[in-house]
Amino acid sequence: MAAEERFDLRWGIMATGNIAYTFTKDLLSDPTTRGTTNVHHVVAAVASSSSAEKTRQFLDKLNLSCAGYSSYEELVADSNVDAVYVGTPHSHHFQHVMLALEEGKHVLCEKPLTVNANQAKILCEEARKRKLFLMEAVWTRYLPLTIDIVDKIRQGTIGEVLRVIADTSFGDEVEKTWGTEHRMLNKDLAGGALLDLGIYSLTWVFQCLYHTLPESQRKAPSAVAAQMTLNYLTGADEATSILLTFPTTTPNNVPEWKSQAIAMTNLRVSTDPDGKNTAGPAIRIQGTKGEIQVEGPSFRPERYHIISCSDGNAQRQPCHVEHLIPQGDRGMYWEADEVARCVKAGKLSSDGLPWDEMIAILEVMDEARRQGGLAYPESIEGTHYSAKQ
Ligand SMILES: NC(=O)C1=CN([C@@H]2O[C@H](COP(=O)(O)OP(=O)(O)OC[C@H]3O[C@@H](n4cnc5c(N)ncnc54)[C@H](OP(=O)(O)O)[C@@H]3O)[C@@H](O)[C@H]2O)C=CC1
Ligand SMILES: O=C1OC[C@@H](O)[C@H](O)[C@H]1O
Repeated sequence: MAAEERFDLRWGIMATGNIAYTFTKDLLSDPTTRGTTNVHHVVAAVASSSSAEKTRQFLDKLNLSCAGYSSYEELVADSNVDAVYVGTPHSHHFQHVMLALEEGKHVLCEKPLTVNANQAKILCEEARKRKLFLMEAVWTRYLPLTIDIVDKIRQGTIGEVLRVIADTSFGDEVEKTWGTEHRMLNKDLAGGALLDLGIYSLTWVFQCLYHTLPESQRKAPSAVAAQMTLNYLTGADEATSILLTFPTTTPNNVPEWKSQAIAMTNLRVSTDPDGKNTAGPAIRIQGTKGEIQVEGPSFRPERYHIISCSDGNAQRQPCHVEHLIPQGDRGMYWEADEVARCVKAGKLSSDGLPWDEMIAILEVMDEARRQGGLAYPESIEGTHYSAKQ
């Protein structure tokens, strides 16, 4: 059989901040070292909106000699760019993704895709209309370990999943670590623990109770109850807990069961205070035949255990996934590989995170913010696109 032809995706990097650097560094890693042979990544251009000097420093740090711009407009106009990676603050995702789509570029945008579900719906519609690929960069979904867990749930390894508990909490001295200006708690950048970290807890909840079902059976939660603690200085949430109920379709059509979930995030207490997982798993996926326990951090887990229960006996088995993330890499190339494969195949969305699921998660976050009293400025929440922002 002839080998599949390699596809090169040419990336434009929008922003030169912390995660744009990490993502680009991962892009430059040789795909064959992780067993990826059918796609390859080319960094074609980088742009900073603030200065040409920042772009130059970014390129120098990564030893890159591609095009460098001092505006996002120039980046999206570059005909050598196929796909744009958006690494700007939450507040600007709607505007920046639209800018790229309008110029005919495929887009991978950092999480959350937008501040609210309405903005996301508009972007998806735009991508659909223009036949462009669009994906929220929830990289966790594309890690081999995550895919392995989702497969195990689908195979029924722990039976019917009836409860998921997921935590993504940092345990920081908030005033010192984040202050009031950093994007983590700055309302003008749509900061807050929920949009920044809670999205990972919700990702696990949805992966287990929604994504694992056949498409026709996926249903949004029937109940959402949330509590938020708003930071006394900025008003963004520093802690959020959400209880969710999902309708569950049982295999034998017995009257409908319900699954419950708790998604948590907290900046002042930690999922893993000693960094050794002594406090227990970040994620517990509890089924009728056993439980999967995932060690944190939830966004980049490296180990999990399966506890199988039968006839009153429980067995704990550690699970190891080959690959995983070579030393020094972050592991963001798995999501980049997915983008390249999808673009190659002419797909508009990734099966790993279909648009309807992404929107359902954003709707839960909208509802949690409504209940918790967290609204961002209208200029950020709005759906008016202005090319100049
Ligand atoms: N997947 C993951 O693991 C992570 C994801 N993230 C996500 O990435 C995004 C960016 O986070 P991060 O890189 O940490 O943030 P940074 O503040 O480090 O970088 C953001 C960059 O966005 C650009 N930018 C454009 N407009 C603005 C503006 N008005 N204010 C500030 N910056 C602006 C700037 O780049 P320039 O001046 O070059 O234009 C800036 O450097 C967020 O969506 C966050 O949730 C963050 C951390 C980890
Ligand atoms: O997305 C994220 O994942 C990793 C965290 O360190 C970071 O703060 C967050 O934005």
